[in-house]
Amino acid sequence: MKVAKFGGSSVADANQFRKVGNIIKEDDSRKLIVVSAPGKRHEHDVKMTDLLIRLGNAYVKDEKYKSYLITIMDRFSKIISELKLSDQLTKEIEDKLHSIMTSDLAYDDMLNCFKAVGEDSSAKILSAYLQSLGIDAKYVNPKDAGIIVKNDPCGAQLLPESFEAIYELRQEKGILVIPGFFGYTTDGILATFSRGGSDITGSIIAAGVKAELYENFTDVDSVYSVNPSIINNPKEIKVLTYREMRELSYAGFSVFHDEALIPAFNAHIPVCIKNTNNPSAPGTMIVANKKPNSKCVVGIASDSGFSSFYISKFLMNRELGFGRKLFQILEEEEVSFEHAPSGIDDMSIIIRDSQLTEEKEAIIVERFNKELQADIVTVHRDLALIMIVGEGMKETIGMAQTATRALGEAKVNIEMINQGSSEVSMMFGIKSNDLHRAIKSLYNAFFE
Ligand SMILES: Nc1ncnc2c1ncn2[C@@H]1O[C@H](COP(=O)(O)OP(=O)(O)O)[C@@H](O)[C@H]1O
Ligand SMILES: N[C@@H](CC(=O)OP(=O)(O)O)C(=O)O
Repeated sequence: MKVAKFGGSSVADANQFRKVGNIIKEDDSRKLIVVSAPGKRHEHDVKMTDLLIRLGNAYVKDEKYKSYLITIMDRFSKIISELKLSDQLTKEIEDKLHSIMTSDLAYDDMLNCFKAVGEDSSAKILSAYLQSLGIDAKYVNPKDAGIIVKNDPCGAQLLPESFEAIYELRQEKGILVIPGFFGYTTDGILATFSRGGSDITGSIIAAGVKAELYENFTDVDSVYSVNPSIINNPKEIKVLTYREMRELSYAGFSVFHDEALIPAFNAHIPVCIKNTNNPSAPGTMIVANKKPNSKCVVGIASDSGFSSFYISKFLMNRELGFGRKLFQILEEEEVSFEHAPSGIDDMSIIIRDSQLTEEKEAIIVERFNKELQADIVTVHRDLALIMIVGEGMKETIGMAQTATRALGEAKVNIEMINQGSSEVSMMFGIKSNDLHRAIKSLYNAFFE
């Protein structure tokens, strides 16, 4: 039994739905299907989820929202009519949006309900389309599938008891089409995962039903060794370990959500990234172990939008409780950190920009100065992180040298290096402006 998840690009329009139908027809073992909301049809298009967020925000703030509603409904009704499905489906989606508007839900819960309409409608459309092809298929709501979550502003978290209920889906006849991206709390409140979270639903379902394979269909033939928008035609990756993929996804390989690896990894389910537009391509396999390879670097990921606090204090290393007090300040200010490389007398705390408003920054700097009695506290904005990833990197001599030489040749100043804790990656902090130059030079050094 396989679980197949189709991302936004795979359900962007009626033609993409037809390709999905063919892929499902082609293999009887594809029993559980997870879908995203319609994604971008071209570079400048807007994802359905973003349209729904705009609609939700405008509605709850009492601003003009009708134009968003029209755009959303036009898009769904075009897909539905081109697939020659009943108008009743369009009405059902519109009614759903109106029922959210007239509900007495709290602001955040209402916004989650709006966001979920994208995947919910995709699943309804796909199941109706499969039925129209004579396939025994049905829509299954995540609540009925057993996806029970804890709500969290940064994205819902699955409760482990869900797996038992999900396992029961094995008994169901025919193909089950489940919307990705959301679950329900024990109180029955709808909660969404973080952005890109339909990958998480797919992985949860695959782990729950103990699938033989979790296929993740997207719009590229494989995971590439670097983001294809930075390097033209980069090398394809055939096999990756869970650990490698998690590090790469975390650091910017948006093709697969980093949190989506955990359920599959814990349940030992292999994952295959495949292309809806070219399903015969073998794709990239993500597995627990792979044969050692002399070229141990598999990928170079990067992401911008980071800032760092630099804190220096003479004899920091001897001051009992310094780290605790520092992290307590961050916790009290509700700021989570990404990395914290440290030296004898200094420490850098890397934070995502989304966590750090200018107001927050000023408060934290003041508290670090006052409560930690720091000698120096500075803030560095516009940072980008680069993660060089590969099993066996730690045991291979010369990795750091190759990377630093490549960055040096590209005249990129290294703001921070972190190789300590992860066995499979090495991280560099640089200025965002230098990012493309740095990646090109690193790619040449490790792959050309
Ligand atoms: N290293 C990488 N390998 C492949 N694709 C990548 C990589 N890094 C970023 N991407 C981007 O990820 C996109 C696919 O992910 P996403 O847009 O989330 O797809 P979906 O619509 O299927 O959810 C690709 O089109 C590509 O631009
Ligand atoms: N539609 C949601 C969830 C998702 O996974 O989408 P996609 O498969 O297009 O990345 C989002 O845009 O965040």
